[in-house]
Amino acid sequence: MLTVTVEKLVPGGYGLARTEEGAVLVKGGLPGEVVRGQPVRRRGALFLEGVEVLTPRPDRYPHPLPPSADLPLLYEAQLPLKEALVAEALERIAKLSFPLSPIRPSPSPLGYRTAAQYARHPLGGLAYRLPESEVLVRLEEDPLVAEPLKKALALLQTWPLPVEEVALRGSLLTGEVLLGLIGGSPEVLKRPAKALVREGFRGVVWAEPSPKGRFRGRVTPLYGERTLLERFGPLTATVSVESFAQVNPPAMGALLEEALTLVGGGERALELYAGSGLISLLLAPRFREVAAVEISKEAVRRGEADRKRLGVENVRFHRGDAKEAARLGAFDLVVVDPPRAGLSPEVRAYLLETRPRQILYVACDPATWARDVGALAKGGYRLRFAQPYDFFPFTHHVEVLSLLSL
Ligand SMILES: C[S@@+](CC[C@H](N)C(=O)[O-])C[C@H]1O[C@@H](n2cnc3c(N)ncnc32)[C@H](O)[C@@H]1O
Repeated sequence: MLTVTVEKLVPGGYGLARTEEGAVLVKGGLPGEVVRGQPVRRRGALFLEGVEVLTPRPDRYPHPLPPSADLPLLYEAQLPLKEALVAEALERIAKLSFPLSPIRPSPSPLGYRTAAQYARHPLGGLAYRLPESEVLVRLEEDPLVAEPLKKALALLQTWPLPVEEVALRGSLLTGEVLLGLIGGSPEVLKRPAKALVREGFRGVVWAEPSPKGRFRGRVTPLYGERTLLERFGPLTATVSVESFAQVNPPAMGALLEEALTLVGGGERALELYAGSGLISLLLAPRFREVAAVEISKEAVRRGEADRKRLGVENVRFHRGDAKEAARLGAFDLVVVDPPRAGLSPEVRAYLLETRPRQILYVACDPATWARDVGALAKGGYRLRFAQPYDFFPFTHHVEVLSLLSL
């Protein structure tokens, strides 16, 4: 057993402590806490497992939270840790010293999530799956989910559905909820789906479990609607249970409003990793043409539906891989909002070759963001603005809104 003092929070949500054998990564210990656990070497790094906190921080959050909540501190204490995570990634990885704008807190620290997934417990009801494990913990309630999901959860707890997992997507705008049933048989689930829509769900889809991820296999609508309308600050857009949409719409709305103050206008704008193209639709009045590239068919379908509903004529969706952006030529502004892996080498090369005047980079992983910002800075771009946003209170996750220009 090893006893250490956690020094700081690092990307991935680990606490970092130093020992004579080098740095050790701790899950479950917060900066300032003395913890004890079993040191294990994995993938070339030292981890502490089976962690027991010997001296808890006085500002630890005193109420129950789901296992995914790896930052269980009073809300105000979470924000400086997240800010430091972004500042340090920029210094250590991008080798840039830049004054970050102060972190924007989430409009609601609790009850903010409009999407969630749970496993079915074999003894009935719903359960959390412990991170990186198969262990299930019975779900009593989830204080992180928004009001429409709370009601849906209470209802689902009492339904003996023959599935592996359920996924929920709610709307704060309409109060409605969509349900995804993962696993089991779509034929058997048709009747319960109809009954669940009668009980108040707006629609139910079935998805085949896939090793590639949720909703990456076959998806079949069972009953009711497939999308809901949600508000993201200046825009209303469709969301579904099957493809990506931000889970904290008011926080995303604040980011979108700020993003619009950062970018100019011009002839051509491109959004890569566009989802349903929220930013493209907002940029449409400022550019002659806007191209939005997204890999998910379902997200592109929603984007097209939103474009038509909003009467936007100059946004074109391209379903495909961002790494093929070179086919679309050069743009005045390129917006990127990639998954945690950050930009692919091809996208970095594309940006450095075609040299858009402005790059708006929305990031959900500070480490890969810093890597990409460092590469763009070496290629002649300057970081002009960077602000962390808290979309995920009580977790280590942090978004960054940033602008680079030549
Ligand atoms: C963080 S989300 C951002 C979506 C959008 N900006 C929003 O806020 O709703 C990343 C998006 O990138 C898409 N994506 C992932 N890999 C991609 C790739 N190689 N090429 C294009 N899109 C990709 C995902 O399907 C997802 O919609």
